[in-house]
Amino acid sequence: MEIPVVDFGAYEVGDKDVSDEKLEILSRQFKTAFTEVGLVYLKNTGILQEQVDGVMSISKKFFLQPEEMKLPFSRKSFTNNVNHGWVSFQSERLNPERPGDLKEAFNITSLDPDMKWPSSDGLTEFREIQSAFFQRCKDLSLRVLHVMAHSLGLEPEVFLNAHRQIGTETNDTTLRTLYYPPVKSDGVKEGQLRCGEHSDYGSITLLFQSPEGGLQVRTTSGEFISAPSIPGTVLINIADLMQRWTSDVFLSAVHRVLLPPVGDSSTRQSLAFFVHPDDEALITCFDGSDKYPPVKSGDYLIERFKNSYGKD
Ligand SMILES: O=C(O)CCC(=O)C(=O)O
Ligand SMILES: [Fe+2]
Repeated sequence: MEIPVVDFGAYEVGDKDVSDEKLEILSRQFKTAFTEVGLVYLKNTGILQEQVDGVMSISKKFFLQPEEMKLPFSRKSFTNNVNHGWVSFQSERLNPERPGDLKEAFNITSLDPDMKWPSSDGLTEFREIQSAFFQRCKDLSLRVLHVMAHSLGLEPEVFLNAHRQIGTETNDTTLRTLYYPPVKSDGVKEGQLRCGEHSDYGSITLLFQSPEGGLQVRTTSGEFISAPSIPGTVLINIADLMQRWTSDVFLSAVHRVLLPPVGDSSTRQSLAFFVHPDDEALITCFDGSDKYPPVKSGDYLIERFKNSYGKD
């Protein structure tokens, strides 16, 4: 099984709309990808590789600072937003059965102008670069959600209506920039990975990876296949709330990031845009089956965070 690559040029980020004919083609391609494997690589999205490189470059400057420069931005220190901010090395376990993930991250959940942003030497553009990238990802996500609704024979607005508040305090959509430092094999605990097995929590995730590799995805037959970085593309995956919403028609695949080969001291970076419905959106199985009870998006997310960060 392979993850398909789909050309999204007909509906790329920018101001043009998609023709009925192209929407039909994209819908068929999405349906196959999301029902069979749960992921698709999109090329020609309108998000350029140089924009991705720019976000990774300024993010790396943040991560390479001494710890005391990062601590003031810690996740949980922003009173108006529980998820925003810096997640320190090994403090998250995406698979709670394994030791902490060998990564650090910065979550951008709030674009509120009053938020405190990193702005020391070399980081004066941090806020502007991250915020602009957030907006591009938001634009692409809404286009993807439109095609997804069409591919299920639903009204185009069905998913969009539940994603009206992305980028505000009443929606948890997050741009997460991740940094995986070099791995020293004598410092690795048994079973520890760069990122443990998990599926994402929200509706869809957009993922951009640096070239080093390591990401694997579990297929329906239970084997892990690699999901390498393909320059110029974005990898889209279905997340758990969308699987639930579609009564398991679209699949939310388990994935992980392996350690690099022994002796390979390279770093790795990725950018994940976790799309969530608005906190108050009630997610009910689209086919009326009630296979899963209706749940509010915000409540569902709070439950899921308890498992990956401990019960704090
Ligand atoms: O770094 C990656 O490629 C994947 C990260 C990931 O799956 C996540 O943060 O949910
Ligand atoms: Fe993930």
